[in-house]
Amino acid sequence: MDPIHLVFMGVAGSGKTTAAEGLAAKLGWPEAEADDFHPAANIEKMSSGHPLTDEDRWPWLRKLRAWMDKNSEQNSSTIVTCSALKRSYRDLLRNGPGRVCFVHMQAPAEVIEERMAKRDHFMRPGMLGSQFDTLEDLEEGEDGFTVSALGTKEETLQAVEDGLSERGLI
Ligand SMILES: Nc1ncnc2c1ncn2[C@@H]1O[C@H](COP(=O)(O)OP(=O)(O)O)[C@@H](O)[C@H]1O
Ligand SMILES: O=C(O)[C@H](O)[C@@H](O)[C@H](O)[C@H](O)COP(=O)(O)O
Repeated sequence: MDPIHLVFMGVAGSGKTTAAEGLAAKLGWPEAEADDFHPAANIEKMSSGHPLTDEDRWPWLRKLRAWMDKNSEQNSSTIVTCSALKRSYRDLLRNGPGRVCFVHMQAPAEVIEERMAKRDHFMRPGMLGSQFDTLEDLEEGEDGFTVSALGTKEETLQAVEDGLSERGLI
């Protein structure tokens, strides 16, 4: 079987990392956190409250896709955490060997804002507006599905697993 790359997408604070880590612990697939692929300049920009532009994002996304390619070459499936807010960003991540399935983590802005306020992260709640403005939901024909991250972490992980097993991916 072709390797599968499961990409947890969604706005900052939507629960991507939490669900991805939970799933990686169960499946044992290598995991990449897109935050770790940013150059220092991007982190500084976001930390100072400025959203990234497409120009900031392209090299970052290409680097992440290169990591997926390397794993595909070794026939290794992966779990990736990346906001992948626009269709064009997802098209870039999809463009390579292996199946790429997106899991869109969704919750209302108020819930995410509250969760973000409690965590220590360079993306402060003030960035959420621009994240939602940029977000383009999964479109018809894109490989992927949406999961509500409104429940507990356990319920959310279960919903992810159900979605993946319905699609024969795990
Ligand atoms: N289902 C959930 N219920 C409650 N809190 C959650 C849930 N999922 C994530 N969180 C919390 O919300 C915050 C953001 O989650 P995180 O996984 O870091 O999101 P992202 O990777 O999308 O930025 C973290 O503090 C995390 O512990
Ligand atoms: O998990 C998160 O909190 C987000 O992913 C956050 O780290 C940020 O959104 C991206 O790293 C930057 O890229 P975008 O501005 O495209 O989300």
